[in-house]
Parts: sequence; structure tokens; C-alpha cells
Amino acid sequence: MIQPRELSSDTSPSARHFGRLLERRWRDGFFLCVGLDPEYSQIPAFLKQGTEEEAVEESYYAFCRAIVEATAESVCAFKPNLAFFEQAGPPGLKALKRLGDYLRSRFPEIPLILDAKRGDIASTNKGYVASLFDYFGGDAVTVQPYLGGEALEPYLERAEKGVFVLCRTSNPGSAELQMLSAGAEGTPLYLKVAQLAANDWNSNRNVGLVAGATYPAELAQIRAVAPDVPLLVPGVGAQGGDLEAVLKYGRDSQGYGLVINSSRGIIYAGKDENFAEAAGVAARKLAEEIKTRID
Ligand SMILES: O=C(O)c1cc(=O)[nH]c(=O)n1[C@@H]1O[C@H](COP(=O)(O)O)[C@@H](O)[C@H]1O
Repeated sequence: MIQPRELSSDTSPSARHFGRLLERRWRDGFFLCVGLDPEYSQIPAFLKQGTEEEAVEESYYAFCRAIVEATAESVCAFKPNLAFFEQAGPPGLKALKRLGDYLRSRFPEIPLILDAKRGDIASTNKGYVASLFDYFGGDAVTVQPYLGGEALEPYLERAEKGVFVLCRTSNPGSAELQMLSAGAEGTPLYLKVAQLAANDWNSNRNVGLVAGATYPAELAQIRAVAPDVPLLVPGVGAQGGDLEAVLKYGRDSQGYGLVINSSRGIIYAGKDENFAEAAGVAARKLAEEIKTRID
């Protein structure tokens, strides 16, 4: 478990602490993370005004902002995936920056996880850190572990930020590398990653792991070797993951520890003028389902 500390009333970016924000949301009973993965073709037409460039920036921003407003009461975190913003070029990135600024000022109690799945040599990772934490204002990021803990140091040394390391991902082909034997005892690679990340890489107590809801048996194994790190669990909803098993096997030693993501299942719950209202209903329903099973 990320160590609880006194919450500060100062909400400036430098005063924010991912672990404390998340802990507070868990204690208030929130475990759902809404993934903000906007596709231009799926954004309702009435949000697309002006020239194409204006329409992209404004509609991305207005769409995500409306989803945030409709679902904030149900979530422990929001998780924009950068791919969806990057694919739109500068207007998409401007929208992401505005969204982060808006979230921090309007909902300062809710942490922002930037799903970027970054990872490079350490000197290059410094650039990603400057971008994701300092420019876009993320409270946490997703990173891949292939270059090792030394390379991840620029993220890890930011004790106030969360670093979610990909461990057992939700996609169908994830076993190809993640299930390879990584040691004399036949420990699979994903468990080796879990052990390293939760211990050797976690001197600032700011590491989390990504474990897909589509592989609940492995999620249970991860929890066994990493009893107290936050698990970011995508794969419920559109990917058909097993929510019940996630809640049964994924909680930490205090009964918290889960950041359960749903993106498409929430943001595209409705169409046209009613999209935000429908997203709010879908988020409330899923959050309630989680809460009922956790209590
Ligand atoms: O890191 C992630 O969030 C992630 C890891 C993983 O193993 N699987 C996975 O689906 N994700 C992300 O979680 C989101 C899932 O979206 P939905 O399937 O629409 O709920 C997408 O943004 C994915 O990129």
C-alpha cells in the first residue's frame, strides 16, 4: 500500500502526491478509473465546430471534459491514453493539455494517470518525464519494463508521482513474452517483473503494476508477490475481463489496491446529445457493482 500521509489543502501541481490522492479516493470507496480514449469519428457531430483544426481540438476537449464532469463522482482516477490524442496531431495534444489543467482546477482530488506506455534509455526518459509529468501534468504514468529498472530511474525518482509498470497485459498475444520462463525455477517473466518492480524499483513507494482483468489467475499470482502495490487493471467492459475475479484476487492487504479501468464501455455508452449522461449512468453502475462486491 502506498503510505497514507496527511492530505494538503494546497492543490498546485507541485503539491500533489499521487499516492495520497489515490489512497483518499479508495478510502472514500472509489476504485473505478475512466479511460479517456477519444476517437474523432466517434465524437458526436454537434461538438465539431469551426475549421477542421479547431473542430478537432475543441471536440476532443469538450467530449472528454463532459465525460469527466459526468463520471467524476464515481471514479478514483482518470486515464487518458496518449495514442488517441497524438493521432490527432497538435490539436489533440492541445486538448490533452487543456484537459489536464481543467481536471486539476475543477477536480483537484482526482489523480490523472497518463497512459503513455513509455520506456527508453534513462537520458531519453528524462524527456518523457518532462513532458508527461511537468508539461501535461500527469500524476502517474504507464511505462514498459523492457529496458530495466536503471532506465526507469527518471520516473521512479519522482516520489510524488505514480509509475505503473506493464506486467501482465490484457491483450490476446501478451503470453508470447510475458509467460516466458525467466529463471532456473521457471518463474514466468511477468512475475519476475512484478517482483523487481514491487521491491527493487520501489524505494520511493511509488510503483504500481498493470495487470489485465482478462488474466485473473496471473493477477492473483501478481498480488501474491506484490501484496501492497496498486494494480491498474484494464480489460473489464469492452475486452470482457472478469470483474468478480479481479475483486476477489486483486485487492491489497488493506482491501484496497485496485484501479479498475474501463474506457469504451463508459465513454461510448451513449451517442449524440446524450453521450455524457449515458457515460455517467454507465460509470455509476460499474462503480456501484464494484463497491457492492468490495463491501
Ligand atoms: O496500460 C493500460 O491501461 C492498458 C494495459 C493493458 O494491458 N491493456 C489495456 O487495454 N490497456 C489500456 O486500457 C484501455 C482499455 O480500454 P477499453 O478496452 O476500451 O476499456 C486502453 O487505453 C488500453 O490501451
